[in-house]
Amino acid sequence: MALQARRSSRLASPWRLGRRRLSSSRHPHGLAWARMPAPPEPAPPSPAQSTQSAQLAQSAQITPLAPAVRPRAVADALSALGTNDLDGIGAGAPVVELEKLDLGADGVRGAIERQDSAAFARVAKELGRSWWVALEWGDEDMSGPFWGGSANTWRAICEEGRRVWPLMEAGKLIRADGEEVVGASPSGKPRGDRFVVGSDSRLRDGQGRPTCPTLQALERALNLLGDLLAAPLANEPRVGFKLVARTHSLFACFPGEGSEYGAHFDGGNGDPRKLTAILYLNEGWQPEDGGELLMYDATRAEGPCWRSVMPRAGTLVLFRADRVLHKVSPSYKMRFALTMFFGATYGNDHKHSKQRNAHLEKLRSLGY
Ligand SMILES: O=C(O)CCC(=O)C(=O)O
Ligand SMILES: [Fe+2]
Repeated sequence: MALQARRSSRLASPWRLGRRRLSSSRHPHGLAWARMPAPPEPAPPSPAQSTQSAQLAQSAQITPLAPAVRPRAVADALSALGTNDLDGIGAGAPVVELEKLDLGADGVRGAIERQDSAAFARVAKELGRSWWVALEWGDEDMSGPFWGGSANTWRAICEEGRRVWPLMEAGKLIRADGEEVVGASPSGKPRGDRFVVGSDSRLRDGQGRPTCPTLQALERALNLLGDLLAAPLANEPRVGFKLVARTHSLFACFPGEGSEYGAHFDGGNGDPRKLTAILYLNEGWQPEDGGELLMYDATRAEGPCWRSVMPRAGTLVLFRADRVLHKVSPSYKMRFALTMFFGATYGNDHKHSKQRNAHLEKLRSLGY
């Protein structure tokens, strides 16, 4: 089933990205949404599982929700934050490095190859608990027939990145007032990344063969990651949404010289993105190179903080696109990443809107 943008009321959010285009299933960056294969039927709940989780697993099969169900309160809370406030949120809050969830020596890549449902259930659980998770990719040799990539994945992908840099374009946002902003964050702060979409025909030769084989192999890996996460996410009581669509990959680069991206949400308020996956590709990245992903955590017991992730080769981060306010700190070296966005339908929108409202209330109580 194709992802449908929900047609809902008069939302005036700074993060709404061109509802008109989304409803015709186009992403404002020009990304097409691709249908995902139906995930395997979720395993029947064991007797030990609660009735609630059984209900969720069942309701996650029923899609899409009627537009009328969309919680107005969430939209109102988001709108109230205002465009210019976003980069003021969390000023002075400490930065706390996000620890990785250990999936074992062969990492995410091994879990994909083994179709390790227990590993993906752990990832889904972590996403239910804290809305983000960082993982280690594992072995970088992807030269075998399964992936058709390179032996030195990180070196090869950055070489491909430097080669296709001239094809990369500045990111666009369509603001709530309808204005298209190129190379700017929602607050107006400069947005320094450029990207090319993995499916771009300019990344193929005259015979249709990919000219960036490492990029293609990693895009395939992210596709599979989404397929394998769909059922565990639908079954995880604190997530309960079902991935139904994905974008092509965005091969993105911050060229250095202090390029950054201000605070924003990837999804929500008419933008159907629910989950963001970013694989970082940079070998030997050092703290002084900057370019950290910073995710705002308003719910930490000791007080709000920014959870940080360094864009080191083989670090994969997943986060809830419509809930996690995030930004990229100024980057002083060329910084490559491969990003994929997933759309989903909720089986239990009402419950989650309450959680999300609590998060936003916290932001507002901090004066934003
Ligand atoms: O590259 C990153 O760390 C994040 C980029 C980002 O936030 C985005 O593309 O929406
Ligand atoms: Fe983002």
